[in-house]
Amino acid sequence: MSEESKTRYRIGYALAPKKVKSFIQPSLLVTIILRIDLFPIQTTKPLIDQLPFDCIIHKSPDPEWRNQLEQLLLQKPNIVVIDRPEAIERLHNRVTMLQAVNQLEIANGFSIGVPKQVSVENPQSLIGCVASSGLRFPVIAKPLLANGTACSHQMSLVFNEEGLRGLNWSQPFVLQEFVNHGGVIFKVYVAGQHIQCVKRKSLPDISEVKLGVSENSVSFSQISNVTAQDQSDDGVEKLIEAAELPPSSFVTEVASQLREALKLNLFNFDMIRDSSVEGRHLVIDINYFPGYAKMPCYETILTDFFLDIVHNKPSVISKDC
Ligand SMILES: O=P(O)(O)O[C@@H]1[C@@H](OP(=O)(O)O)[C@H](OP(=O)(O)O)[C@H](O)[C@H](OP(=O)(O)O)[C@H]1OP(=O)(O)O
Ligand SMILES: Nc1ncnc2c1ncn2[C@@H]1O[C@H](COP(=O)(O)OP(=O)(O)O)[C@@H](O)[C@H]1O
Ligand SMILES: [Mg+2]
Ligand SMILES: [Mg+2]
Repeated sequence: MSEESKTRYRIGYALAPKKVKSFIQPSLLVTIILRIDLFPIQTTKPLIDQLPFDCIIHKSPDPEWRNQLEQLLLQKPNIVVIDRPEAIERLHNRVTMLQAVNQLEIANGFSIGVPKQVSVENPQSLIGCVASSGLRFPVIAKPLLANGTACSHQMSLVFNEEGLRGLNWSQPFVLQEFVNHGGVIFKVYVAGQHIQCVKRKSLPDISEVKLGVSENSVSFSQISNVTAQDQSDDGVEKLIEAAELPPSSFVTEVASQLREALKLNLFNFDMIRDSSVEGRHLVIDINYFPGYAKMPCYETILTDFFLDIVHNKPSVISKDC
């Protein structure tokens, strides 16, 4: 029997309880039910005993999970796991996550890159580090580790050397140049070959005047994690509405090349338009298995993606990471 003519498929998922709640919504189950059954994997029990699955999807904070998965991949190298643990691992570090962006080759008058950034292992070595690394204030201090904890989203916008001195962080972090971009970010969701770009709230632009009179630093966390409809601030809502999305051909090109370079199927990336260089866009963050339910038409997009996987469509990246 060919994979296409098989009527039902089993997909196993290993997700944190919060993720199960946000991702496996009744509206997804209704859409998926005709062809696919979704089964929770018990990360505390041997994975091998819970087979068979046509595919496994996962984002589990359980440290035992990665071991389990690697064992299974050794014993059954042909099992379809979306995505490979070593490919996901690259996104847990804010330096390695952005390395792939510099390999992308985009034509047609647009360009893609990342903001200048430097990694700081030891906060003692901070002073003078901005000037010596060629960075310019303001900068954003971001925890190096992007492992899904609340801490890993805790950031500081630093306006001057005094602000750097006040940082007092004990963990390694990166200092990334803040780039004016009109106060709106583009979040590009990728599920295999399916791509959706949405607009979200961001930090407002900082003028030279504001830089001169501002406080030394400001802390913030998950600024973009509010949809346009939820915005209580009318001005922000209007700003988001007025912002023009980048051309879809450009977004598709960046997303497809990034998917190949990262060898991942399920991720999103945050992209900003550099206000000072025509056509220049910068990727500032890449997240594994993000909050897909906030993406328009998530139910049909994810169902189509799961069907691509179980039908063994070559467009799905599943091996040779
Ligand atoms: O929970 P949500 O829906 O806000 O999704 C979070 C993402 O929001 P987004 O879809 O980009 O708006 C969020 O994206 P940002 O880092 O805020 O850009 C992360 O992907 C987050 O996962 P983690 O904490 O980094 O492991 C995601 O959290 P988890 O659901 O994976 O815990
Ligand atoms: N280099 C930058 N220039 C301007 N704004 C930025 C930059 N980096 C991050 N931001 C803003 O800070 C927010 C959080 O940073 P991000 O790297 O996406 O962290 P997180 O992983 O917590 O989402 C972004 O959504 C954007 O609004
Ligand atoms: Mg982000
Ligand atoms: Mg992130």
